[in-house]
Amino acid sequence: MTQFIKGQWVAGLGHDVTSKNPANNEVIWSSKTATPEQVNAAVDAARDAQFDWFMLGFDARLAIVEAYRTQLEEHKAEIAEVIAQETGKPQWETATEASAMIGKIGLSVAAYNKRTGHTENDIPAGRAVLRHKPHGVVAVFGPYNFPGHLPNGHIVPALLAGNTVIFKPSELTPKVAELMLKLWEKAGLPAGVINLVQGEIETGKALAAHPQLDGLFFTGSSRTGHILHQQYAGEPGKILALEMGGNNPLIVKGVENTKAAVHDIIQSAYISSGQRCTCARRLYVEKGAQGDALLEQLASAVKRIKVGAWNAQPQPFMGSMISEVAAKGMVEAQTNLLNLGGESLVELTHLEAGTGLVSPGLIDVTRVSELPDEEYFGPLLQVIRYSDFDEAIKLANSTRYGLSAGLLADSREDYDYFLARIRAGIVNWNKQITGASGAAPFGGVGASGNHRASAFYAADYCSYPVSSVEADVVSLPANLSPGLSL
Ligand SMILES: NC(=O)C1=CN([C@@H]2O[C@H](COP(=O)(O)OP(=O)(O)OC[C@H]3O[C@@H](n4cnc5c(N)ncnc54)[C@H](O)[C@@H]3O)[C@@H](O)[C@H]2O)C=CC1
Ligand SMILES: O=C(O)CCC(=O)N[C@@H](CCC(=O)O)C(=O)O
Repeated sequence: MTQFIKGQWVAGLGHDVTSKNPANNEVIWSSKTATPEQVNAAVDAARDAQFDWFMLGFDARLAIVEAYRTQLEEHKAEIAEVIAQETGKPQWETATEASAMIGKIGLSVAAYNKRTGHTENDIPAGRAVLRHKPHGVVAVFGPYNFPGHLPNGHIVPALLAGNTVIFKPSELTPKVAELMLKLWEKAGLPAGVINLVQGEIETGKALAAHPQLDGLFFTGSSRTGHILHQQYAGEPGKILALEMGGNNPLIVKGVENTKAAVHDIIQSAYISSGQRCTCARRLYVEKGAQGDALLEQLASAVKRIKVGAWNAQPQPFMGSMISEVAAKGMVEAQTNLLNLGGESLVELTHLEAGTGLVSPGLIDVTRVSELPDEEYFGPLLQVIRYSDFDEAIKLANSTRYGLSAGLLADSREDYDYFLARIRAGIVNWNKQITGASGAAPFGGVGASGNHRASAFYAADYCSYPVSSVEADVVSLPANLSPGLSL
């Protein structure tokens, strides 16, 4: 029983699917997908539950969301373990994902109150009131790289605002989704308030196309996000929030502490085996001896990064990629860049057939004249040597994406110059460009998003404002308008 519809666990009626531990290919979950009819049933259930959920009021909704937080706390170790098993990420890292899921509750409540909520102001003979109402029934689409934290980042604010949800997780991480729903069930969420439909693209398509949705909150690839954007063209009444990928630049300029710079570069490019939308993909290093020395230090550190299974002891820095297919895709991306004129500094290799284990790669693509503006979603960092800062910024901006960007430089002046010119939603200085805070908005421009930033600003797309001018009784104004007599 792997679909959760109207408060009941039911079997999928579609075709067989499995989820595998990508570090050893062991099947850890199997089921059948939800059919389009089951997707319809899930949307109907969400619609039936929505008004009552909204009318419960914020405090009652919050009590259930708080009960979910308690469940997350009590099952934190299990959540971290299931995420690690299903994604291949090491346990030290999935423990931080489980903590982020817990932290999301408090942050979402703060955001609800700050960004939406309820305000009143006195006006002559009455008051102006601002309230927010939920959109209604919304679909949440999740990616595989943060299968708990990122869907949670849409679901929690959506529920707090009074929406009901149909959750379609990544087909690569169904077991994490199932565990999340079991915890919501234990928290006492009324039937129909969240529904889970598991499956592949067909399930996603059936859900996204459902006419009864009031909104769709998506975190995933730019390719799928663009398809959804086209699909929602001509539907101004529906809210579409797209959190997509990036081809993120990191520039190094005039850094004294090169060891610290190497650390920030590694944390930016290789954490989660490069499977974060915020990961640095392109590294800009000044031409000359200083740049050569930095690259030498970086290459040496990259070669020493430990890669291993999610539960290996001692823990590796990088776990497995999500699948063997993803690992092979990275080898292919590297071959493509080499064929275009790239020069390998550290070769990315597929470590073990049948698994997603790859070693990190570093490639100098300075001589590639037509560098593909692609997000290679894995641990392969492209190096580009530059002559002056303006050139570096111009190259950094030459992407259709605009999610994250960073500068490692000891001069504040350089940072101000960079900040004014770089085009991205997350811009960091002397800090890694991954690991964004949930207390800040999170989103990108260009092909990275549609100006519906998530994290702290998720509250914004979970409700719409209702402005009212109100008085307790009907009364005549002190002065009638000219030309009126009653
Ligand atoms: N900006 C952000 O906040 C983040 C963006 N990402 C991006 O997500 C990507 C990795 O995640 P994936 O799971 O591979 O993304 P994906 O786009 O392949 O899948 C995301 C979801 O969409 C569904 N889907 C795929 N095609 C569909 C279609 N035609 N119609 C309806 N649904 C469809 C999938 O089944 C899945 O549930 C990377 O590109 C990464 O940069 C990941 C995390 C955060
Ligand atoms: O949503 C939040 O609370 C903050 C955003 C966040 O956690 N970003 C992470 C993951 C992004 C990704 O999936 O690739 C990050 O910046 O590393």
